[in-house]
Amino acid sequence: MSEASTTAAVQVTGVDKVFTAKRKPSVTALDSIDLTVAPGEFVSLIGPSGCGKSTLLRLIADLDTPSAGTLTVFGKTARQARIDQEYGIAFQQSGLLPWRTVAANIELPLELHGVNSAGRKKRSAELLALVGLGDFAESYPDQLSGGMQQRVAIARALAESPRLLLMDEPFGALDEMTRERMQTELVRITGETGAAVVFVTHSIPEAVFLSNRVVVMSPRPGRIRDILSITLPGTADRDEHLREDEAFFENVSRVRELLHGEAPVGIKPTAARGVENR
Ligand SMILES: Nc1ncnc2c1ncn2[C@@H]1O[C@H](COP(=O)(O)OP(=O)(O)OP(=O)(O)O)[C@@H](O)[C@H]1O
Repeated sequence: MSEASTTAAVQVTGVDKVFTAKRKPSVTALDSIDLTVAPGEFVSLIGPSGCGKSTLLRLIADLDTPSAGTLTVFGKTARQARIDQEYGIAFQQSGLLPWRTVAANIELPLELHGVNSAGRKKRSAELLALVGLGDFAESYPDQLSGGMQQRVAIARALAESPRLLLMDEPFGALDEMTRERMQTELVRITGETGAAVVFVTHSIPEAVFLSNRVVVMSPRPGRIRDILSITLPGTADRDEHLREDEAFFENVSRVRELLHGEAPVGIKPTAARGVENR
């Protein structure tokens, strides 16, 4: 393998995923997926429900294994990358432990890997400042709003300074205003940490606002229909004003056209396939 290919944050080559179960037809969730994510790059996966977005993310996270093809994270097998803590994960449900304080939740991965108490406290204080929750270290998750809980989950995912974040609709359960604020924060946080991100979403504007590239997938079997480079300022330079910018709307239209490209005339694909179209 060449040096260049081993340095990709994520390299997916010819990956298939077929689910089989007794007395049921097999499901080809992913078919011939090729995708390279560069270090520091923000890549979103978008597509209709059931096209395999979460499955692809789970394969990268080593929560499941491909039926065919190869998958590496910073040049390592997905399993080795998991063992080496190469990535942090955040899902739609924050997954915080209700009986632990905010700081103790963030410190959990560090605790599990033997970091001493002083080191853990220092790191959780840094992360709480990063996500704007410096005053909430001793609060419990149920004392926080959904957006704040999600910020804690992101802080926890960043605890061990991963070079890669894997995020599956982390803002999906939030109201629209909070969601937009969280997107702006995530752009800032990833700018500061330099982490690459693979981000699953149903929202076209969210994918455009956050990403360097948007991967548009099609269902049954799940394939990559197209990969679109977003023609906007670098992600670190994006702020609220961008949402009103003509260039932003142009990019949203480009993704929408790709996503709905194969829709039969007269049928509203958004309603049929559960893809947001805001
Ligand atoms: N453990 C499993 N066993 C059997 N089939 C599965 C399993 N996990 C996923 N699938 C099937 O694989 C396909 C892709 O599912 P996946 O959850 O990856 O889609 P998705 O694009 O993330 O969908 P959504 O947007 O609704 O979350 C679907 O047809 C789903 O039913």
